[in-house]
Amino acid sequence: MLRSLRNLNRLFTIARVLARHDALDAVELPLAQLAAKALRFGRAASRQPGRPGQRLAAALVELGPTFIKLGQALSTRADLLGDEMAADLSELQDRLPPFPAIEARRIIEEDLDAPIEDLFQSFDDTAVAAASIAQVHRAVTRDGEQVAVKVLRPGVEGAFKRDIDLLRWLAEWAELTQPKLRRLRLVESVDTFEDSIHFEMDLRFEAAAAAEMAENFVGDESFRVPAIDWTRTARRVLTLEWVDGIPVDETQAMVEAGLSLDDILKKAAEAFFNMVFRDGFFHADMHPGNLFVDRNGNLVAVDFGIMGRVDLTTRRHLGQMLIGFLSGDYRRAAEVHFEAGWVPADKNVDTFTQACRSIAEPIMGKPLHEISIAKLLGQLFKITEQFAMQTQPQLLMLQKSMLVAEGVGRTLDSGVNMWELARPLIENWMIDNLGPQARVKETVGNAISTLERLPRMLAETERAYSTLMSGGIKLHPETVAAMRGEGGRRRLPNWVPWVLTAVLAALLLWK
Ligand SMILES: Nc1ncnc2c1ncn2[C@@H]1O[C@H](COP(=O)(O)OP(=O)(O)OP(=O)(O)O)[C@@H](O)[C@H]1O
Repeated sequence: MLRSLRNLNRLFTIARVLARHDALDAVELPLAQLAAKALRFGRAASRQPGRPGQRLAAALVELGPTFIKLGQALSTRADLLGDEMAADLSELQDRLPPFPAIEARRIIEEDLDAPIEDLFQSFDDTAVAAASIAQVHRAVTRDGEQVAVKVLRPGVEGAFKRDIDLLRWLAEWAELTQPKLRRLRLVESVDTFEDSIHFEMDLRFEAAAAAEMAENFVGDESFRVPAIDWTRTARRVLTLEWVDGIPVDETQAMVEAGLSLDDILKKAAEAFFNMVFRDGFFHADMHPGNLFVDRNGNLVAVDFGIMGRVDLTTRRHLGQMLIGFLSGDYRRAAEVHFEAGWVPADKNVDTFTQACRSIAEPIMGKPLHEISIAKLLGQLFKITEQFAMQTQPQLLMLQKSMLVAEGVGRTLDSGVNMWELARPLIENWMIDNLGPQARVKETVGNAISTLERLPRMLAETERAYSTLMSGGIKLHPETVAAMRGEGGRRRLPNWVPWVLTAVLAALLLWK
């Protein structure tokens, strides 16, 4: 009850802010439309300038950190919001006025348990940058090292907890009252969103991500991660080596420094595809403000708050799918979706092949430098929705990161195709990971791990058997309906009930 009242109160504030920015219309939910009308009632209809997405972005900034992050997360969902709104939200700048340096100093002293003078020789009170979750100060340590000190925004954790509770409450309510929204798995999406922000709120996680990425690139001079100062790092404070570089979009400055843009571009493409395919661990926020070029023309990345992971199986599927698209083998590109289980098996592979061709031909038919793999993936995710493809948050994140990486590539050379640059890398990776040798290695590995798991599997069978014997298993009504082929769920093949019955009978007789 208290929760409902608190959330209703916050909802009212949110509705007012959205209405002030004329952004309620952008939220395509019946309740929002109703609120829009109610709040406009009695006021002269005054229209704010800009597109609905731009007005929504302005409202989200006013609503604070959680909503800025929510807007950024939603910007990957063109499948839900449409291209224009998603593009407008992706412009959402994560910039806020800095909080006072005295607060930053207090947090540092509390978390590192030492007076600031003992930690740093000098500490610049003017923040280098301030965003919704943290701000960065420049400092020099007692040992004379130039460092960047990232400090969590005061009060951000409490505000986040309150807003997440509201979002979950809304998601539960929407799923309960709007069955057609269930496919979107709103509550689960709120959980995923909470997890990702949760990581961002503990700067030790960011430090760990930076260290992991540094390890992945050991021995590769072309891409570097600043060193972490773990002694000056805690939950709300992250200290890392200061990067003296040129932001990657300042092409004029790079040329003046005698650096080759072609070289930098090649390094950027290689680094990105190595992250995705070789390591399955990628920087998901590599905008030009977070990517520098040092005096030797090597790349240095900062900000490891948002990272993406793709497991080996997904990477293999992704690679096969891309090769399918790039070689015009749409049947293969379509089949991969079924093999990966992204599209349910009861969908028609021919129709899906046709759908793949319909989105790929207009993109792949363009001049090489205009081909965008990120756009292709974006279109693909939109179309797969019609084939009941389950949303894959990691793939959406990857698609957005690819879009940013391609943007960086085009800033360096408007005539480039990042894919062509990285293609040899991906093809080699595919040969290493999908060739006959890799298959043998994998099969042997699987066999060994099955053997290792055998005792546990037997124990589980035993447990399942005794549960059955004590009458402990009851089928959920939805499962029964699905087995009967009701409710639009996937129909199980006819032989399944017979096999199940036979197995049960065998177990009973065996006893
Ligand atoms: N080690 C560093 N050396 C030099 N500049 C840095 C360093 N770390 C961060 N910065 C600067 O501070 C800015 C903000 O840092 P960071 O991106 O880590 O914070 P953030 O709060 O996640 O911001 P955003 O989400 O907008 O990227 C960076 O874009 C960069 O310009």
